[in-house]
Amino acid sequence: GDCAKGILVIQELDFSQTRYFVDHRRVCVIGGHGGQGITSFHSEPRKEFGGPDGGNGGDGGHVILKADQQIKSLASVLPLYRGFDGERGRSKNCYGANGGYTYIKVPVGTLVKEDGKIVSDLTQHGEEYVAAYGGTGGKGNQFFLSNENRAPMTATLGESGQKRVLYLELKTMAHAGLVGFPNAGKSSLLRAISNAKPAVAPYPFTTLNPHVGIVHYQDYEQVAVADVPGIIRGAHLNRGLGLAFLKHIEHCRFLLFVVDLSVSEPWIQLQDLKYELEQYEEGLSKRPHAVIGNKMDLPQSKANLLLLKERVEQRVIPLSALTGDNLEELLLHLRDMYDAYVTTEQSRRQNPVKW
Ligand SMILES: Nc1nc2c(ncn2[C@@H]2O[C@H](COP(=O)(O)OP(=O)(O)OP(=O)(O)O)[C@@H](O)[C@H]2O)c(=O)[nH]1
Ligand SMILES: [Mg+2]
Repeated sequence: GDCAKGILVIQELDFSQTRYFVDHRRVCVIGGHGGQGITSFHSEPRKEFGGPDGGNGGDGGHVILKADQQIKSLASVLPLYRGFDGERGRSKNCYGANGGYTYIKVPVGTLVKEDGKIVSDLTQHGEEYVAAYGGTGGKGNQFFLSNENRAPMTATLGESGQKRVLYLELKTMAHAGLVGFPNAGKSSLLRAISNAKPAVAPYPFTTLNPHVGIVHYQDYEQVAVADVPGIIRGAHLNRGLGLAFLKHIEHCRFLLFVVDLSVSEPWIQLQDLKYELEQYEEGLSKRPHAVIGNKMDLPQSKANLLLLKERVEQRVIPLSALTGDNLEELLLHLRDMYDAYVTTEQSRRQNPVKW
């Protein structure tokens, strides 16, 4: 019931490395170098000549991407990973140890791309993708022993590891995305409903990076809401902060359009926002969404709200991020949208994204 949906506590995610959410990264991965094989001959006291006993080098370690539910953003991924080298072989037919694997933990839902093509899609907790294979170890001279050659001097070097440049992209950045023009009050709203503390200021483009805040409900469900930088007319042509942010929006499961009701003809804002989304990706403006009429505390807003309601089909939630008025309605509706998302995913036999 509604009681269970009451809002308990609210907190901001702590991304230890950065204050903001990172949903794409370029990463260079190099597998470990194979260890070198060696040339050596068996020696024992009083025995002048023994057979070849130079061992093989160990294989270089792989660099492996691993999906981990605990990881929520790509912020902790470094630009370069080099795998562990294999050890060189030793005498007495001792093989060098293989290099251990290097794991890069990434969030569930990470797409891996190379030259613009998708090479992997890590959708399950624990799923792995070998990003760079380690090089094979070299052969020691015992390997070259044959009837023709009883005393081979040859040993080979290890191979170098695979080297690749990959682009990681997070498919889901949050459940809900706040979409609106600069100054509409998106960051103020995120501050009001979560403990996230994105900067708020009376000028456009205050927010330059997305922030994610978590809304906790009493039954322990958590809904992640992203504050995306403002978009403007022509964003799909890369104006303003442009395309990068339309991409963030693409990665949200449902949208909250934030309209500034103190501005005349607020429905134009809504039309423009939907137009930009649609130009960027067909169907994006039709994702499940709600319309939020913000700044209800300002004098012109009441009249504008009535006009807006006449002109849009979907429900409009009037509120004030500043005074906190009517946030409850938004939070309950947010939960309804989240529940609908979970049900849809389950009916498609998909795992809904949990925070
Ligand atoms: N009166 C009033 N002012 C508000 C309300 N919400 C936000 N503001 C003010 O509007 C201005 C912009 O708010 P922000 O939250 O920074 O807006 P934003 O949409 O995040 O802006 P960008 O990050 O630039 O896209 C600030 O001066 C806020 O104090 C509200 O409900 N009422
Ligand atoms: Mg902002």
